[in-house]
Amino acid sequence: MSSDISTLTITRPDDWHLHLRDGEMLQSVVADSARQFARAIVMPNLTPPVTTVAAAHAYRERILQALAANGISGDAFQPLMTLYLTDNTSPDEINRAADSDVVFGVKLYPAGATTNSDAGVTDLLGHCTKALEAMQDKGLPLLVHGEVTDPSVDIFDREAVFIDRVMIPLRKAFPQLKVVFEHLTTQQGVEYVRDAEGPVGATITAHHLLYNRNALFRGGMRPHWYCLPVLKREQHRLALLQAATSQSNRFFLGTDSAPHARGLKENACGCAGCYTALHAMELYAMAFDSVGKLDRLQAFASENGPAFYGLPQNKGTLTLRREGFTVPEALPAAGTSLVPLAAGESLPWSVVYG
Ligand SMILES: NC(=O)N[C@@H](CC(=O)O)C(=O)O
Ligand SMILES: [Zn+2]
Ligand SMILES: [Zn+2]
Repeated sequence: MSSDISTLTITRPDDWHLHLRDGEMLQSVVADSARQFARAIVMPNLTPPVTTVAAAHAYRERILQALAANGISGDAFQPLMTLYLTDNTSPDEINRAADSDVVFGVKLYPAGATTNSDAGVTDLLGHCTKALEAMQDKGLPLLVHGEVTDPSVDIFDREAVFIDRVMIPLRKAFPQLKVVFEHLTTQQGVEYVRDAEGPVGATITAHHLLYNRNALFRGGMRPHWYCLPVLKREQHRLALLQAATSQSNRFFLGTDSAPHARGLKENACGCAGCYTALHAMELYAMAFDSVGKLDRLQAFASENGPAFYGLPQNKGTLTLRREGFTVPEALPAAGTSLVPLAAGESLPWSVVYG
């Protein structure tokens, strides 16, 4: 179904869900995002997590330093910082965040749901109502890792169950709270976001648009396809692809690029997270082209996110060309290596770098 267009130029895109890490890994990965995106919402799940505006400021400075060390100016790539919500986040901290010009969202990690989430929230409506009220008042979005952590719930159902147990009660209590359902992975999630009343949006990763759960087991166990929320059945991939390429402005680009050193992925208990910052737009173009919807990429990648966050669109452009891009087998990173998603494969589109 793919079209015969051979080049595509869109407004410069943004990544509304990104893990940049810290220290040496930050130095190694930040240029990949800056090459393709003008801005990114930077996730706060460091160790220790970024729970205060002061910590967000300091982390932002380290990102700007890492950009400079990679020869990238502060104007070329803007990190949009987030706070990590805990049971103890005060409304004062939320107000400081909303009044700052560096924090653009507050991230909810249900305690234990994913990488570095041990300090996360144990009971959202029990412990966080004052903070949520302040966020609603100030228009500061809540960014949600939408999975329950109840070990009795099947891992493939944790997003759908989260909608009933957490999302619906949350939005009933705070109907004007801006909420981003991060890295959406299911048909139930798509239907919820599409139909909900009030200010709700969702990010979708390239890997959830391109792959279903078979990718985890193709010819053996493939740790580099393991992320959370885990890849789902084909029916869910198709629902996500339909949503991303639809006329709805509620769905926008968030890579969830999540670097883990090779040895932590290829491990008896491998970490969750796929590295896609290197070739994010190549992957998204491939997904949109697979259903003949390249004309919808601009809205998804460059318009819907800024509109949701109340930010202007970027001024520059990004051009993709129908020319094979071979994904490297590994990248040097943090004194070790990093294996990008789809390593060694050839993708049909490449970003043209000026
Ligand atoms: N997506 C992942 O599988 N991992 C992310 C955490 C997250 O976004 O849940 C990470 O920080 O490694
Ligand atoms: Zn997450
Ligand atoms: Zn993430």
